Order: sequence, then C-alpha cells, then structure tokens
Amino acid sequence: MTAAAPLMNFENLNVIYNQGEPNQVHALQDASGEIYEGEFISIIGPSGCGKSTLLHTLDGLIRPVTGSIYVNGHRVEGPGGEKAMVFQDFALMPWHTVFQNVAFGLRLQGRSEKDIRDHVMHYIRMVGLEGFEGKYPHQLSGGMKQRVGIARAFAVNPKILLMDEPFSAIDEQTREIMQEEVLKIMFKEKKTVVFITHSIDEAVFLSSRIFLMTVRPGRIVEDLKIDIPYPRTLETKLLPKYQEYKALIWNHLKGEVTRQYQRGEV
Ligand SMILES: Nc1ncnc2c1ncn2[C@@H]1O[C@H](COP(=O)(O)OP(=O)(O)OP(=O)(O)O)[C@@H](O)[C@H]1O
Repeated sequence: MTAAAPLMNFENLNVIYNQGEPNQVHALQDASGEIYEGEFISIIGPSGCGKSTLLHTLDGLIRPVTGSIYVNGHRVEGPGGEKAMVFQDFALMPWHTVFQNVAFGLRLQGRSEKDIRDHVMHYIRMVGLEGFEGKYPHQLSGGMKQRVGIARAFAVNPKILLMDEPFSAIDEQTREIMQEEVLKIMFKEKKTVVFITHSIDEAVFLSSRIFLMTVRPGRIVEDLKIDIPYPRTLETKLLPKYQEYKALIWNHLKGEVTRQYQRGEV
C-alpha cells in the first residue's frame, strides 16, 4: 500500500491560539508524521485535544507557530490544490442550493457546464441526495447537510481528503453506507484520507493507521498500524485482532480522559 516517498509529510507542528494573550492555548505540540498514497489515517484523541487543529493545519487553514507541511515535496501554503476538506460544521453556503454548493469548487476549476452537471449529480447520488439538488441548506437536516459537504469535497477530485468527523450528524444506517462508499471511492480513485472520528469502532474499521493523541497540548503519541487487510466486512469486526485494536485504543483514551479529570479540565 505504501509508496517510496510520502504523499504528505509534516514536521514539528506547534499551534498556539491567542499567542501572548492571557487566554493563550497551546493546541498542538510537536506533531510530525508521514502519510502515504492510498492510506486511510484516522486521528483519535480526547475531546478538545487538538484534532481539528491538526487537520486544519494540514490543510493550510491554520498557520503553525513552528513546523511545515509538504505535499509531494511541495510546501503547503494554504487550502486547496491536492486537498479538500469536509468540515465538522458543514460550512455550506446558505444562499446556494445543494447543486450549487457541490458545484462551487468545479466552477473555480473552469470546467464546462455539462461536465459540471455530470460530476455534481454523480456525487449527489453517491451521498443519497438525488431529488434534493434544488433545495437550500436551511431546508435540509443536519445529516443531509453533512452529506452535501462530503459530496462537495469529493467532487473536486482531490488526492487527499481531510475529513473532520464527517459522519457525526448522520444516522447509523446511512453512516454504514457512507463508510462503504468512502472506502470504495478511496480504492477506485486512489484517494488518501485523513479522518477525525470519536468512534473507536469506525476508526479501526476504516483505517490503515491511527494517530493517537494526548490531551492538550495535543501530541501524536502513537502511530498505530491496523494490520487487517481490505476489503473489510462485517466479519472483520469478529476477528480477535479487531477487538484487540479496539481495546488498545479504548485504554489509551481512558488513560487520557482520566488525566484530563485529574487536571480538572472536564
Ligand atoms: N480559534 C481558536 N481560538 C482559541 N482557542 C481555540 C480555537 N480553536 C480551538 N481552540 C482550542 O484549542 C483546543 C483544541 O481544539 P480542537 O478543536 O482542535 O480540538 P478537537 O480535539 O478537535 O476537539 P473536539 O474533539 O471537541 O472536536 C481546545 O482547547 C479549543 O478550545
């Protein structure tokens, strides 16, 4: 699965919000890592540990105090390019319909109207929203809005998908369908995914590797390879190895949340 050179690598990332102010927050500490083409990486850690900060920094949305990020050896200076983000709060444009929201990035790429229409409808179907393309965000449920965000990111055909809890507002059945779809597209179109989730089960089921983070300031303390072949099915969940990975992550999180309690942070 891994290639010789990493698709993305990042070194020594430190992010401090409100630096020098009384409300300064050291959100991310010395984060380094390498991500290879075709990998599915999940980021797991206690609430508020800096997962979104790491993902947004990898996208170039947040400028770290120290450190750098490279995609294919080129330094990341901002969002876009080979990357697309699925935001936790959907970040849809309320004045645009579902179709227009999904089409937004494609219009920026200057494609023909027919190409845009085919592409947009393909991804609207993928997320199960056919028939809703003329609706506005306020006419949709939270889960539907989240699916529009997923379709919009896939439609621009990025090499790297950065997904911030992309299934959190989606009901259980749709979530399983979406998980399968994301894995299918990932293999068919050779995507690389970096994914935040609070679900240990989802992380183990989807990932080739998992970055485990500490409580704030968030550090990547473990880079856990999930050594279970794809395609993964319901039977995968019955493997002793699967249960062992889950237990290992659960114990890590329990230890971290206990530390948070002891520090009086929750
Ligand atoms: N713009 C900001 N200004 C100041 N502090 C911030 C800002 N964004 C995040 N933080 C703080 O930085 C820390 C890390 O936040 P972040 O959202 O990255 O954590 P997270 O692990 O993604 O959280 P969750 O699991 O709750 O989604 C938190 O203490 C948060 O309050």
